[in-house]
Amino acid sequence: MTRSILQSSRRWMSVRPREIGQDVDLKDNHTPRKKVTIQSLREQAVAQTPITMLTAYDFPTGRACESYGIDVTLVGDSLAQVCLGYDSTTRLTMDDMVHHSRAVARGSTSPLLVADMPFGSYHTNVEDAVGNAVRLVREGRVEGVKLEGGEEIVEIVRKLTSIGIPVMGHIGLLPQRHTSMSGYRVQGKTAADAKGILRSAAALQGAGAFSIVLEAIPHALGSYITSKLSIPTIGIGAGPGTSGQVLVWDDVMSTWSGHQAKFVRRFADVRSEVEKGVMGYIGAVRCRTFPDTKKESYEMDKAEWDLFLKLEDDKGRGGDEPESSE
Ligand SMILES: Nc1nc(=O)c2c([nH]1)NC[C@@H]1CN(c3ccc(C(=O)N[C@@H](CCC(=O)O)C(=O)O)cc3)CN21
Ligand SMILES: CC(C)C(=O)C(=O)O
Repeated sequence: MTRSILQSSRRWMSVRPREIGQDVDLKDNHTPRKKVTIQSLREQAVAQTPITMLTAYDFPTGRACESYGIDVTLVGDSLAQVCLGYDSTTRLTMDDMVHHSRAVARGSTSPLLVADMPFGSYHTNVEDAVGNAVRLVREGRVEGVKLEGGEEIVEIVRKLTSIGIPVMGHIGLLPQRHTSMSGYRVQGKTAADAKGILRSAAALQGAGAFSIVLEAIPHALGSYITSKLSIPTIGIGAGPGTSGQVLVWDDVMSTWSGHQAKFVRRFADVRSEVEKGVMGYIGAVRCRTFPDTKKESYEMDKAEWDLFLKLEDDKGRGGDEPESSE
């Protein structure tokens, strides 16, 4: 395929035909989507059509990524903070991740579905990493896994990719190591650190990673690493020169009320809509404008109602049906 064909067909360019029986929600009124694959992502990167990745944590958010054309849906371990109320992603368990991945998977067909391997689930040894990644694929129904780290996890990445589990790398700022890194800080700001991150990127690509997330690094370094790799890079706080971008759902929707990183842009204000909904409901119940008798309540035939009242009346005058014995 030539570059110009890839560019003109934009995101509808996956080479894989639409699968028979693919779940298409006609009500959404969108063009049926082709399955996003590792190959189509690579073609997208070559054509310089930006890859869109967004996190999802449950069925409705997974469904929205599906419906509106997200390329890669990530069940990120930010799940821990934005969805489950833990104070760090290091609290997340395999069971938490499997449970939420399954829910997202029920609403997801076309986007490539990737889950984060939770902190501790791939560090003990290669066997544990394989077992946990297999669990995410088999029980969590995801198509690939994302692992934080550089050269120190290359052996694990090589093993997972060799047995057919697609791996997405994640370098730069590593939220699972926020304590040892003394907080959530921009990485690769010195020449030596930048070299280390580039080395990690090359090592991960060499080990078979199909893509790498670059988090919170200078934009020049994001562009440079992208130009040196043959696999797509996905940036979050890595500037506009990566092959694609990823953000956390709750940052995009303004439903996250905690700290906001510099790289976040809020694209919708769902929080104010939620406030409107909850406050409106409370107000209407309290002043009895909800529910409306005609529009939001049920009718009974007049004859049946009269009969009911007559039966009640008969009972009151000593009929044979006793009241409850209590
Ligand atoms: N809501 C949310 N969004 C995220 O992007 C996110 C999570 N949660 N939870 C897991 C990790 C944590 N992440 C974070 C958290 C904080 C910064 C942050 O505040 N960084 C500073 C850098 C300051 C500097 O070193 O100069 C910033 O101000 O952007 C970055 C990434 C990314 N992930
Ligand atoms: C921020 C993205 C890349 C992530 O890893 C997460 O959501 O946990």
